Amino acid sequence: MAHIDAGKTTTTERILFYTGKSRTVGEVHDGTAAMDWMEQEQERGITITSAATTCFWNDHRINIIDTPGHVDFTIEVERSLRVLDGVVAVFDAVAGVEPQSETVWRQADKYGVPRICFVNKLDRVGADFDRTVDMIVECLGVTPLITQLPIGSEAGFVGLVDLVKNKAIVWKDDTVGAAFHETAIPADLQAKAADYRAKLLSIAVEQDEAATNAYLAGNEPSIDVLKACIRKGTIAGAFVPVLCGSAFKNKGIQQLLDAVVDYLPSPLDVAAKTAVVADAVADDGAPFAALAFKIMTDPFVGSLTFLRIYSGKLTAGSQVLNSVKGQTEQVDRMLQMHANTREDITEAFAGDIVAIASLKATTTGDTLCDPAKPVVLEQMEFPEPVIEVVVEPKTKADQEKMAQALSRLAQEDPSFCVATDEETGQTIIKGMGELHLEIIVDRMKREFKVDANVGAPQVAYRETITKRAEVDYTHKKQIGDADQFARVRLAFEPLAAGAGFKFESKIAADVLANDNVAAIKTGLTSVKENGIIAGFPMIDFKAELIDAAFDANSSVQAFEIASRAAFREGAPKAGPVLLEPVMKVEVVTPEDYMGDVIGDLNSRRGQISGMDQRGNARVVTAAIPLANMFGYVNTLRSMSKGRAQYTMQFDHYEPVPAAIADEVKAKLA
Ligand SMILES: Nc1nc2c(ncn2[C@@H]2O[C@H](COP(=O)(O)OP(=O)(O)OP(=O)(O)O)[C@@H](O)[C@H]2O)c(=O)[nH]1
Repeated sequence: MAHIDAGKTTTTERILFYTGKSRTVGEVHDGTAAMDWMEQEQERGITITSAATTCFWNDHRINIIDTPGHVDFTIEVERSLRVLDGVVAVFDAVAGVEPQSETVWRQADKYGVPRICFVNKLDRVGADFDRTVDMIVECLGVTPLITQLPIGSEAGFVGLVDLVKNKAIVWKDDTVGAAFHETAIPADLQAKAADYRAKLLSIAVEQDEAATNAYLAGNEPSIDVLKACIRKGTIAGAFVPVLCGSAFKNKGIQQLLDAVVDYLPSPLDVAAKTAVVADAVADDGAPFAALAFKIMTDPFVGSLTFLRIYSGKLTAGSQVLNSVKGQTEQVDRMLQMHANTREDITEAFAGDIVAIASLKATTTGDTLCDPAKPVVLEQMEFPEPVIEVVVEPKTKADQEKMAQALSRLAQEDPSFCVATDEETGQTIIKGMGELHLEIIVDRMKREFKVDANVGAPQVAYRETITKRAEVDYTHKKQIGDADQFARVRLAFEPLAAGAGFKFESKIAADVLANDNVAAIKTGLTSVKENGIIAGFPMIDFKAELIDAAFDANSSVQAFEIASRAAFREGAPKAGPVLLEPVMKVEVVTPEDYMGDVIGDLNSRRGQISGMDQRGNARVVTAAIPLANMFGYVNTLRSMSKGRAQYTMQFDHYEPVPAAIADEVKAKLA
C-alpha cells in the first residue's frame, strides 16, 4: 500500500519475477505490468483494482494484493486491509510520506495490520533515506526499526547494509536478475552502521527477556534470536521494520521478500485476532469460515467472488452457507488467481485467497461458512459517494445494456452506486471522485459496449433536519370499489452527524399490528432517499412513530403510503437544510507559487488549516467544499507550470450557505 506512484506495482512486478512467477518483468510506464491488467490501468499507468496473486519464497507461500494509491479507489485498499495479515508500505524516497500514505496507514491501524516500510526509489535524484525515515516517525507516529541502510544515493545507489546480518549487499548492476554478493561494510559507512545496529539491537531485544538480559550482559543475540525478536515486535506493532531499495533498478527486492517471510505474520499468528470476531482458528481441520472481500465481473465465468479463508478447508463441489444472507451457496469452480490469469483448484485452506465463480447471493463483506457451524465475521464499512453524473443511453438498445452493465459494476464496487431521479427518470451514477466515475463510464463503454451521453459531474448533496417536528397524517382514498385507510403520527428529530437514519416505534403492541409498523418503516426508508429540498438523500435523523389508527380498510400498502406522505408533510417543518461534502485538500507546491495557491484556495470557499515545509516544497492543507473543486487539477497545473500537486479526500458534510443552496435548487428546478 502507498500513495499514488510510490512504486507498489513496480515492486510487485519484481517480486513476481524473483519468485519465478513471471519470466519477464512488466513495466508500469510501458503498460506491460502483469498486475495492472485492465486496459484503463495500462493506459494511465495507475492501479485501479487490487489484483490478487500468489507466489512462493523460502518455502513459504505469499498471497499478494497490489492496492491502488489514488484516493478515489480507497475502497480497494480498505477491503484489502480487511483481509490481509501484513502490509508492505512503499514510500518514494524523494517525496517521503505523502497524504495517501498517511490515509492508508491509518486504515491499516484500524484493522491492526502489522507493517514493513520499504523506502523505494533511492536511485532518484533528490532521494533521501534519512528524511523519509524522519517523516515516517513524524507523520505516522511509529517507532521505526531500521534494519537496512542504503549504500550510495541517486545514481550512485549500489546496495545496502543489512544491519541484521551486519553485512553489505552489493548488486553487480541495475538489470533485472543481476547478481548480488555479500561483502564487508564499506569503510565510510562503518561508524554509521555500528551506531544504527546498536539501536536496532537495543529496540529489538526488548521483545524477549532472555535476549535483553544477555544483551545487557554484553552478549549480542544470534541472528536467529534477533529475527525472532523483530518478528515478535512487528506482529505486536511495537515497531515497524524499515527497509530500503529501488524496485525499478532491481535492488532490495529479494531482501524485502526475506523480511516478509521473517517478520510478517503467518495465518497462524493472526488466529487469535480472528477468533475474537468469529470464534475461528486458522486450522485446516476447523470448521470452514471465509470472508468475501471483492467481487469482479469476469469475461469468462460471469462473476468472481474473492474469498479470504480464515479457518477450515474449502472443496470445489461443496455447499457453504452465506451466514449474512442466510442462503446456501454452491461452490462449483474455485480458482487461484495470478493477476489476470487463473488456475482451477479443487481445495483451498486457511490463509488462502481464492476466487469462486458464479456465486448467487454473496456480496462484498459477507461471510461464507460451514452450514453446520454458522459464524459471521466482522463486516466492512463503505464510504458514501460524494460525486455523481447523469448517464443517458443513446438508443433504446443501449438502455437495457446500460442497466445491466451498471448493476454488474455496482456489484463489483461497493463505493459506486446507481440511482434513478424520481422526477426526470434519468439514471445517476455516484462515486468517490471524478476519476472513479470516469473509469466506470469508460468500462461501461468498452467492456459492455454501451453508448451513452455523460453529464458533467455534480456534487452528491445530502439533506438533513435541524429541529424536531411532529405530523399527524391520515391517508384515506377510494380506489375502485375499495377504500384505503391509515393514520400515522410521526415525529422527526435531528441526529448527530454520521448517525444515518433511525426508526423507533413508541406505540404499544396492541395499537398497531407489527407488519403495519414494518410498512411504515419501509415507506420512510424509501422516501428519505429523495429529500424534500432538492431530492437528495436525507441523513442523520430519527423518525418516531407516536401513534397510529386503522380500520377495516387498512392495509400494509395504506400504511406505507401514509408514512411517505407524512414524511413529505413533516420534514419541511423540521428545519431542513442542504448538506455539502467538504473535502480535505493538500497541495504540495514550490515556494514560488505559494501565494497564488493560497489565494486561489481562499477564493474557493476554502479554509486553510495548515502550512508546512516538506523538503524544499511547501505544503498547504485546507477544507474546501467539493462543489468548488471541479477542474482544480487544470487550474493548479497552469498556475504552477505543472510543478504543484494536490490530493483530496472526503472529510465531512456541512450545511450549504443559504445563497448557494438557492443556486443549487434553482439549477435543479
Ligand atoms: N527511479 C525510479 N522509478 C521508479 C521506482 N519504482 C517505481 N518507479 C516508477 O514510478 C512510476 C510509478 O510506479 P508504480 O509502480 O506504478 O507506482 P504505484 O505505487 O503502483 O502507482 P499506483 O498504483 O498508480 O498508485 C513508474 O513510472 C515506475 O517506473 C524506483 O525504484 N526508481
